[in-house]
Amino acid sequence: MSDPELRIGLFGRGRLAAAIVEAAQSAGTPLAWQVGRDEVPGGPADVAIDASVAGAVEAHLDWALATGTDLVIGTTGWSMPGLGARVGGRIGVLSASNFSLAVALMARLATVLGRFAALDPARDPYLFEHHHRLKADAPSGTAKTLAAALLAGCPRKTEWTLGPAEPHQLSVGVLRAGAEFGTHTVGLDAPAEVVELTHRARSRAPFAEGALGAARWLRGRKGCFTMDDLAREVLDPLFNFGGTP
Ligand SMILES: NC(=O)C1=CN([C@@H]2O[C@H](COP(=O)(O)OP(=O)(O)OC[C@H]3O[C@@H](n4cnc5c(N)ncnc54)[C@H](O)[C@@H]3O)[C@@H](O)[C@H]2O)C=CC1
Ligand SMILES: O=C(O)C1=N[C@H](C(=O)O)C[C@H](O)C1
Repeated sequence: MSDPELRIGLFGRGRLAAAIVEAAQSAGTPLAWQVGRDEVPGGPADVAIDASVAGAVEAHLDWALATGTDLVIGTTGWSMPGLGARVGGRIGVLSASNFSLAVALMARLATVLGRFAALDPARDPYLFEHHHRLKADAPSGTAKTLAAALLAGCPRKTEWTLGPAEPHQLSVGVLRAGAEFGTHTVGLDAPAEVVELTHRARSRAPFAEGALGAARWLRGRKGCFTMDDLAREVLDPLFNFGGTP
């Protein structure tokens, strides 16, 4: 659904940003402005989307707070302790390592897979991701989100690690090659069987369309949010299997 009244600004001029520009044009709602490194936003916006680099996110948050602009952060590889206190109720901030609704679903299923692994120590969970060779961060932000979701369901696993894992660790595999838009697999290896769930993006369209959807959703909300907050309304009913309330 498009909202011609919503003015969206965009930080970034790279691959994701180009897909967002294209998606906005296709929806008939061109962006209010777009800036890259060392450029200054050329006017007001209701919501800005950050699709830049990890090192620029804090400055973009400062700008959003100073101008009272809501901010959707799609950039990965950054961390900001105290983000919630800093934002308070001043603006809305939605951080998403992945704007695809299907990945929000996968995060929930990763927790269920973790719970299933927790029932039997012979069920060994793992995570794997593949991205294009130019991606700056590893593991991907999505892999970290999925790892956290899986760990939340499996108490004997307390952290993730790249490559070989101790018994308390979740092994995460990373591949950087070619032009892959983003593939993530959560899996479980048991003595007699294997379970795998894979999300594979066929283009950057799901990220771009999800970013615009996140901007629309965030408008008028104050505080810090994630894709799970946005997805709740759609996903919660899918996890209702009947029975007593
Ligand atoms: N949340 C999601 O669904 C997705 C997130 N991403 C993330 O988005 C980020 C960007 O990815 P790509 O577009 O592939 O990278 P890219 O390298 O193609 O683009 C990065 C852009 O940021 C610009 N930039 C650098 N400093 C800046 C500054 N201070 N202000 C504004 N722009 C600045 C660069 O000039 C470049 O245009 C990455 O962190 C990536 O992981 C990518 C795809 C989907
Ligand atoms: O850099 C990318 O391309 C992507 N980055 C995001 C991530 O780090 O998870 C999302 C998607 O996988 C594509």
